[in-house]
Amino acid sequence: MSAPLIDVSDIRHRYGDRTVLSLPGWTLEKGQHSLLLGPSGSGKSTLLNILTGLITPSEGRVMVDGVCISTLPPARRDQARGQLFGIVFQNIRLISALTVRQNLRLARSLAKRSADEKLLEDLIQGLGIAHRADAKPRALSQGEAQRAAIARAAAQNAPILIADEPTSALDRGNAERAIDLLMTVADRTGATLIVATHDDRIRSRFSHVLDLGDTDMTTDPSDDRSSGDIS
Ligand SMILES: Nc1ncnc2c1ncn2[C@@H]1O[C@H](COP(=O)(O)OP(=O)(O)OP(=O)(O)O)[C@@H](O)[C@H]1O
Repeated sequence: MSAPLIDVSDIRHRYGDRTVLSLPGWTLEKGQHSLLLGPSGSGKSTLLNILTGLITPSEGRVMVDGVCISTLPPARRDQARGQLFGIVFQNIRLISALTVRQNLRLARSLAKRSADEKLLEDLIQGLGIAHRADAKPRALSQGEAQRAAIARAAAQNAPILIADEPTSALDRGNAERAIDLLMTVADRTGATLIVATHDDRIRSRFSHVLDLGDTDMTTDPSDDRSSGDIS
């Protein structure tokens, strides 16, 4: 059997003497979809930042596609992040001076992928934003901007697609649609999908859930209670 795409072992993260994340183990296979669930402050962003190499865990190891990202030199780490992860940010972050299509092209080129107008067109069509492809972000509705952000992350063709709180501002119907889109796009590119959220409404959509809310954090770093309920 091949190694998991993501392999987290025994990580803890502390800010000062306060442990905010303690996770004995978490693995994700290629193409698997996972929900990272937990209330505000439970450590979701901390875990995503560790996964993507933006912060180094106080203890433990994270392997992504066979690479221990936190031990790479900074320039290699940035490059690995761009190639391994497509990220849909909560606050969308499209570049306002560029059209939707230009945003997708730029994301692809920053991820060092060769130009692929056909893939971009497929994503634009598939996400229902063809009529807005040449519009600037400020002219988009919230829903269109969100779909453009999903298209941009998918345009990178990264093996891992991360969405940070993609549904928190949406009603139930639109939340379901956003999850459908993310799953469809991830399946189309063969990507592993990680959705981080406090939105319990979408729990049933995922067979693999890492619940950071079942955690009782400790300020004692020597305490080795495990946390993170994987169902
Ligand atoms: N740079 C930092 N310095 C000190 N404490 C921090 C720092 N970043 C986060 N924390 C604390 O760590 C805990 C986990 O924060 P984190 O942002 O990972 O949670 P979260 O689950 O993503 O929350 P939210 O859903 O509100 O974004 C929180 O108590 C937070 O206040």
